[in-house]
Amino acid sequence: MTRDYNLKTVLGEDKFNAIHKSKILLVGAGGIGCELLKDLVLLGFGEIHVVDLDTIDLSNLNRQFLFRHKDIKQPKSFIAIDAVSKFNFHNSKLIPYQASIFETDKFPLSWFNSFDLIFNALDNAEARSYINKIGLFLNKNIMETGTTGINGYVQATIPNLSSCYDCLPRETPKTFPVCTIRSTPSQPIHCIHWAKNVLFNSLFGEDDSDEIKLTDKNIEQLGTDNEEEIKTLLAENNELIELKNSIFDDSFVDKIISKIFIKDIENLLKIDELWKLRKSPIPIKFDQNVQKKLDLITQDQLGNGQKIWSIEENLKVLISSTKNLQARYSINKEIEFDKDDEDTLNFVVASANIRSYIFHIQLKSKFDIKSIAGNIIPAVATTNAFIAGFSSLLSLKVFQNIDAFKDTKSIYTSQSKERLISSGQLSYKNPKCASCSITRSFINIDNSLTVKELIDSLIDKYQYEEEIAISIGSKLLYDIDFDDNIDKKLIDLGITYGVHLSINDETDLKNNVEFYIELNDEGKIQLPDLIIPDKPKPIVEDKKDQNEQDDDNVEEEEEELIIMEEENDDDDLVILESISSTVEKRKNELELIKEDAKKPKN
Ligand SMILES: Nc1ncnc2c1ncn2[C@@H]1O[C@H](COP(=O)(O)OP(=O)(O)OP(=O)(O)O)[C@@H](O)[C@H]1O
Ligand SMILES: [Zn+2]
Repeated sequence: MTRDYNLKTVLGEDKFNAIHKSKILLVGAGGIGCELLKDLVLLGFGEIHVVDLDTIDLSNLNRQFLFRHKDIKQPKSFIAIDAVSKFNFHNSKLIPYQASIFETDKFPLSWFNSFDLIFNALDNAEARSYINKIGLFLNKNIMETGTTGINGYVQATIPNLSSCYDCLPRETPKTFPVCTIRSTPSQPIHCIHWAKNVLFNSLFGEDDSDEIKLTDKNIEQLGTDNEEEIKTLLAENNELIELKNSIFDDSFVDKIISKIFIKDIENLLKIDELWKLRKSPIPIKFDQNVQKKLDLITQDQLGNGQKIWSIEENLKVLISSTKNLQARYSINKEIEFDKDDEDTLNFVVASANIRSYIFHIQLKSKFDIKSIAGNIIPAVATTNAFIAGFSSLLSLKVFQNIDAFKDTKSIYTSQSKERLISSGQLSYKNPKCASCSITRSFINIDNSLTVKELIDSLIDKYQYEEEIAISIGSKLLYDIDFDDNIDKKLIDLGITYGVHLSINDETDLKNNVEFYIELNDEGKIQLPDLIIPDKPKPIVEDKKDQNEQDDDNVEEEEEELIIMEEENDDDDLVILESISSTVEKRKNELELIKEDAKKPKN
């Protein structure tokens, strides 16, 4: 029996051969990428290109199973390919690149176009969104994946049909009202945030960060209208800036303690209003007796990071880490917080805990504060393995399938009590999505030509009225009221290979278009034959009717989902669970899209 026998039996001879002849791209060779590469090689994809910009770190080894200790500092993509070569039973051609996927000279549009399918195994929204747009420019399917701890997802994007990576708004990092952070913390996270973003940055970091630039011009950011509190916070902030001026003094750390943990707290206590319903803070004591206790604390006593330090132990660590940071500051000037930099971490842990102590908040271990301050959710190898497995299996349904939208599912893993894995039909694209609601194509231009020559060609080719605007991202290059650049060369405005150039019809008749710029040096502007659809008209309907109608749609979708799940009982992908949370998720997605659709248009 050959090695191909089982695969041929499962996939069928035709699909097996098609896969064997195909060429695919894997972006990212980290946690998900290592698992996925192993799966893709075992499935026998013909040619697999792997791009990763990074080298291997010690901290990768616990889950990026293709790497060994000897590989530290080596490029991930090369080592990953080396490792899977040992079980490359179907003789896939394996090609590694150590580069960022944004590098347009290495990865031009034509290069992306040569792949049958793209797999994302990335860890950041920017790169995912970039690949998403490439898929939309080229009408190429993308298998998108992501994990955080035990939560993970696989979602295929079928361009211009299913929802794309940018269709749903992404979660923004959690923020806290400035007054909670600065005067009335009530949770450990408030004190950790303060220690890292306010105190550490004011004393050692970049002093133009928004969080420490409190002036009477931006007091509305404080989130309080208590005049006394505002006055106190502004004074406190100015003193903090002054404190930094004594960074080279021997008494610097004493000044920190007496200002931050005593005087500032005494000032806050004077604002009665704040403490009517809250337990008032208690400034720490820092005298000879305390100092004597600190002298007795040994390094061993501080433990390995799991121990919750006493107030004296926190003070001891604050003093020693401040002294180290002072010495480093004299050489480096700015110091950035880094969870793996012991001095910066110790300073933040100790000052956060001392503040917690003052405000009667639970103290935390160094290990816990490191996770919170470094925004770390530990990666779970099993989630990566699950998600990579599903991505490779689902790709078989997406690959060369014109009904991929209908035949494919999204898969989620979560910590739900009922079930760990759930699935749902792909959702339709969001008609308001800034990435997939517009028309996309590519143009080939000589960028030594002028803006005027480009505008004239566009108007002529696509029958625009005179009023069009061109921009790159949020940077406007030209519109009828802003023609300063009209005679400038395109190259001088940053129009180079790979730039995404937006064309907006200011008369609002034609849909917006985004062009991927390709270059020639023959003085030509080559515009594709493109029928630019009309801009969708805003639907003005009775609000109540619209809401009722939308609710009906959600119910219909739920019913449809239930039917699909039942019909798929004998599917080759068996999902062991009920469907309530998927429906909930889909319902949330639809709610978000509905909310967005209700927003007034420009
Ligand atoms: N623009 C990019 N081009 C190429 N590869 C990228 C790009 N952005 C991120 N990556 C790669 O995607 C991979 C994502 O893997 P993963 O989420 O496991 O991150 P990691 O950096 O390996 O781990 P951790 O962040 O937990 O230390 C990384 O190897 C990273 O180098
Ligand atoms: Zn979209």
